Amino acid sequence: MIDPIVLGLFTGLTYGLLAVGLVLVYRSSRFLNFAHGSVGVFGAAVLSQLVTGAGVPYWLAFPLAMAVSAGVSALIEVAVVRRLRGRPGVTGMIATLGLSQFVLILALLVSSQGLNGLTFPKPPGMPSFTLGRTPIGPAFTAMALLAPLLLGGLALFLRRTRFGLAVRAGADAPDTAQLNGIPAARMTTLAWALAGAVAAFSAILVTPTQGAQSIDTLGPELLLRGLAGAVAARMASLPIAFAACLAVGVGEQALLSMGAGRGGVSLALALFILVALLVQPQLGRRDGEQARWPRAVPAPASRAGRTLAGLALPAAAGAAYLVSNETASALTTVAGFAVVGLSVLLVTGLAGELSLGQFAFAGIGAAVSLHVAATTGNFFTGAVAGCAAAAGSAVLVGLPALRLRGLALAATTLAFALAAEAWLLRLPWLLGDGVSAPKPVWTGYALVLAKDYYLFALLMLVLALWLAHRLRSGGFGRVVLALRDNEDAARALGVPAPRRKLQVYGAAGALAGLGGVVIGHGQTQVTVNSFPAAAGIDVVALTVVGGLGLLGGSVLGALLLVGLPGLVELGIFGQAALTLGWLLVVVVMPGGLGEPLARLVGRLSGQARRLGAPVADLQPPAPPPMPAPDPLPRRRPRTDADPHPATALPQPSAVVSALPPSSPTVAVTLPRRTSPLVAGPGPLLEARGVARAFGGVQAVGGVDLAVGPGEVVGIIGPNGAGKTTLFEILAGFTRPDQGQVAFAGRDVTGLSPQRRAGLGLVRSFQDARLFPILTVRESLLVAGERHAPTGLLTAALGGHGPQRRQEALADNLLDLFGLAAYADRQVGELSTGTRRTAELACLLALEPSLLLLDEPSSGVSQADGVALADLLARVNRELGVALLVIEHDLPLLSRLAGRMVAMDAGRVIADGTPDQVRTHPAVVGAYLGTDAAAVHRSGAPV
Ligand SMILES: Nc1ncnc2c1ncn2[C@@H]1O[C@H](COP(=O)(O)OP(=O)(O)OP(=O)(O)O)[C@@H](O)[C@H]1O
Repeated sequence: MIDPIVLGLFTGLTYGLLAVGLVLVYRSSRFLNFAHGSVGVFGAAVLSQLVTGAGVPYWLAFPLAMAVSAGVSALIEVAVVRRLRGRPGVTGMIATLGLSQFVLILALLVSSQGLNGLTFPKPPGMPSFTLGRTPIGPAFTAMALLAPLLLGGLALFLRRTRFGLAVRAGADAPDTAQLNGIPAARMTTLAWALAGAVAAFSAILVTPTQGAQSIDTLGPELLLRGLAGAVAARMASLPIAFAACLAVGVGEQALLSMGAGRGGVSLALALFILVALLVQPQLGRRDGEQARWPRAVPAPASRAGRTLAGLALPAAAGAAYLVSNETASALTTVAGFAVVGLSVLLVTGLAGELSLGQFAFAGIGAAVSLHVAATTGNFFTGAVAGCAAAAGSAVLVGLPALRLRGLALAATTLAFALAAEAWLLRLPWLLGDGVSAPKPVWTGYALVLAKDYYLFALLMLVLALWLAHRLRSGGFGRVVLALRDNEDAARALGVPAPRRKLQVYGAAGALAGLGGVVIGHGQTQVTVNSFPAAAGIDVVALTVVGGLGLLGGSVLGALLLVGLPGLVELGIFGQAALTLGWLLVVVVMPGGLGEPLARLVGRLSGQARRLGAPVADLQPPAPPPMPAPDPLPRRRPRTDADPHPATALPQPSAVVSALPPSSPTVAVTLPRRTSPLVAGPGPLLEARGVARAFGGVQAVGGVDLAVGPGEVVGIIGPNGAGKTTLFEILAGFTRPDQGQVAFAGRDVTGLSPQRRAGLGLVRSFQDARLFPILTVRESLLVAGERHAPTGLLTAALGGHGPQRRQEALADNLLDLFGLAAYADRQVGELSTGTRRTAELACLLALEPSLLLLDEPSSGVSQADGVALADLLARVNRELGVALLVIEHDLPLLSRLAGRMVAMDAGRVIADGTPDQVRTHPAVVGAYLGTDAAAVHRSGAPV
C-alpha cells in the first residue's frame, strides 16, 4: 500500500503545480488556459536543448527555461488573450486549445528528438533511493525538495510583496484595482508569466519520470489531472488546489495498483470533476460574462453562401469521378468531420457552449451503427441506431450541463472525451480491439469502392446541412439564441430552458453520430484510434475557423484543417503554419474565414443582379430613424447624503422613445386577450413568510404579501432592502429558504419561472436588456412561443405552423405598440425607453394576469417615465392585469398604485395607501432618513 501512496504523492506534486498555474490564470483572466501544459512542455524542450545541445549547466538552464516559459505565457496573454477580451469566453478557450497545439509543435521543433523521458536531462546532485519497493529517482527527489520551496516562495510573493498583492487585487477586482492605481492589465500578464514558469518547473521534473512516453502524454491528459485539483478548489484557492492534486495523484496510483488501468483512471477523473463542479454550481455560471456574440452572418451573405454551396455540390460530386480512391477516402473523412462540425455549430454557434466531447459521440454513433448493421444486415437501421445512441449519450452528458456552463461544461466534456477514448469506446460491445465495418448497400449495389462511398458521404453531408439549417433558422434556433443571449429573460417569457437545451444537445449528438457513421463505415476496420479525444478539439477548431455563424463553415474548416493535411504531406513546419493560421483566424476574425468569403460572394452576386435589374429596384428601403443608443441603465446610486430618493432625477431628454410623452395613450393600442385572467380563491398572489439569506446577509427575512386580482401595488424601500430578491422569489428565479408562494390559489413555490410565466405570473427586469442580438420582431416571436411553441421535430422537418401564428402575433404587437419602425433593429441598439416598450410588448404577448415590474422607469427620461406609468395604468384598467411594481420614483408610483408596501432590511415595514406609507414613521426613518421635510419634497401623490 505504501508504494501507491508514495508514488501518488510524487505525481500529485506535479499535478498540483499545474493546478496552481491554472488557478492563477483563471483568477486573472476568467478562463481556462488549455495551453498551460504545453507552455510547460516548451520550457522542458528549451532545457533539454540548452543542456544537451548547448552544454549549459543543468541548474543554470533550469531557471532559464522557466523564464522562457514565463515569457511565452506572458506573450500569450498579451498577444492573444487580451485581444479576445469582450468576446465570448468560449472563444478564449478555443484560442488556447489552438495555442496548446502550436506551442507543442514549437516544443518539438526546439527539441527535435522529442521529449523522451529516457534521454531527458535529470537533475544532477539529487539523491536516488528506494522507499518501500519504490525506486525514487533524482527527478522525484528534486520535485519533493523544490516543489514546496517553489510553492512557499509563490505564496510569500503573492501575500507579502507589493507586486504580489497587486497581482491578487488585479485578478480579483480589476476595476477597483485600476481605480486604486494598480495597473490591472500588467498584473494579469504577470500572473500569466508566473503560471508559465510554474508549468515549466513541473514539466522539467516530470518528463524524466515518464519513461519512453512521448510528448502527447503531457497534453490534455496531464492538464486534466491539474484541472481536477483546480476545480476542487473552485478555481480560487491555490493551497486547496495543490492539496486536491496530491489526493488525485494518490487516488490515481491506488486505482492503477488495483488494475483499473488508464481507462479506469480517466473514468474516475471524469466523475471526480463532474461531482466537484456539480456541488459548486457557481463555477458553472458564466462568471458575470455578458458575452458579446456576433450576430449570425446577415441574410444576403448567407444567401450568397447557399449559392456558393449550390455550385460547390456538383463540383464535389463530380470530383468522385476524377480523383483516386485514396483521395476519395481523404475526402470522405473531410465529409465526416464536416458533419461532426455541424454538431459543434449547434452547441457552440447556436447555444454558445463549448463541448469538447462531440467526437466521442461520433465514436459511440459509429460503434453502435457498426454492430447493429452487422447484426441486422441493414446499414440504414445501423445508421439510425447509431445516431439515436449518440443523441442519447449527448443528452446524458448534457443533463449535468443544465447546471454547468462555460468553463465547467468545457472541463466536463474534455474529461468525458478522454474517458471515452481510454475506457468507454474500448468496451467490447462498442469498439473493443476493433470492429470490421459493413458497407452500405444501395439498391443492391454495395458501396465498397472508396469513390462510391465518398458520394454516399457527400449525400449524408447534404442531409446533415439541411437538418442543421432547419434547426438554426426557424423558431427552434431563435429560442436557443434567446437562451444564449439572456437566459433569465427567456425563462421569464416562458421558454422551457432545460428542455430546449437538452434538445440542442440531443440534436447535436445525433449529427455527431451521423458523422461517426460516415467515418466508421468508410473504413475497413474501426478502432478507438479512429475517434481520438484530440479530434474533439480539432472539430471545434475547424468549425470556428470556417465560421460559427455560417452553415457551410464546418465544410470550409474541414477542407482546410482535415483535407489539407490528409491530401498533402505537410511536415512539422507545415503543421505549425497551419495551426498558427487557424489560431490567427480565431483571434482576428470573429466570423471565421467563411464570413468574409460569403460577403464577397454576396457582393459579387449583388453586382451581377444589379447589372440586370431595373433602376427602381436598386433603391434601398429608407431605414427607420435611429434612436441614439444609450448605455444600459445603472441603478441610481443612493447614499445617506441623498435624502431625496423619491424625486426622480432628470433623465437625458435626448432619449428617443417609442412612447411619445405627450400622447402615450394615443400611440399604443393594447392587445386584446384571448385567454381569460386567472383567478382562484383568495388573493391572486400570496407570499407567506418567505425568507432568503445569502451567506450572512438576510436579503428577505419573512415577508408576507398579498396582491388581489386587478390590484396595483407598489413596493418601495432603500437600496438593499430586499425588493429584487423578493421579486426573484415570487417569479421563481430564487428558491426561498422558508415560506410559500401561492398564485391563483395554487402553491407555486417549487415551480420554475417558465411554469409560473405560463400560469400568468410574469416578471420584467430592472435593466430591460431583453435579447441584445435578436431584433424586436424576433424577441416578440420568442414571446409568441408561449402560445405557439416550435417543437424539435417540427423544426427539423420544416413545419411552418407555429411560425405563422407567432408572426401574426408579433406583427399585431409591433403595430399596437408603435414599434413597426424598429421591428428589424437589434434590441441591443435601442434606447432604454424603446427597449422597455419592446419588453412590455413581449410581456403582454404572454397574456399575464399579474405583472411583476422591477423599476420600470429606471433609465428612461422623466417624461417617458410618466408616459410609461400612464400606459401601465391602462394595462391594469383595460386588460385587468394586476401589477406589483418596484419603483424608486414615488410620484410616478403614486400615479399608478392604490396601495404601497415599504421594505427595509428584508422586512415589510409598512403597508397601506401611498399617503399612509409615505408618512409612516418607520418609512421616514428607514427609507427617507429622519428628515420629514424630505418626505414632502419627494412629491405628494396627486
Ligand atoms: N445573489 C446574491 N448573493 C449575495 N448577496 C445578494 C444576492 N442578491 C442580493 N444580495 C444581497 O441581498 C440584499 C438585498 O438585495 P436586493 O437586490 O434584493 O435589494 P433591493 O431592495 O432590490 O435593492 P436595489 O434597490 O438596490 O435594487 C443586499 O444586501 C444584496 O447585496
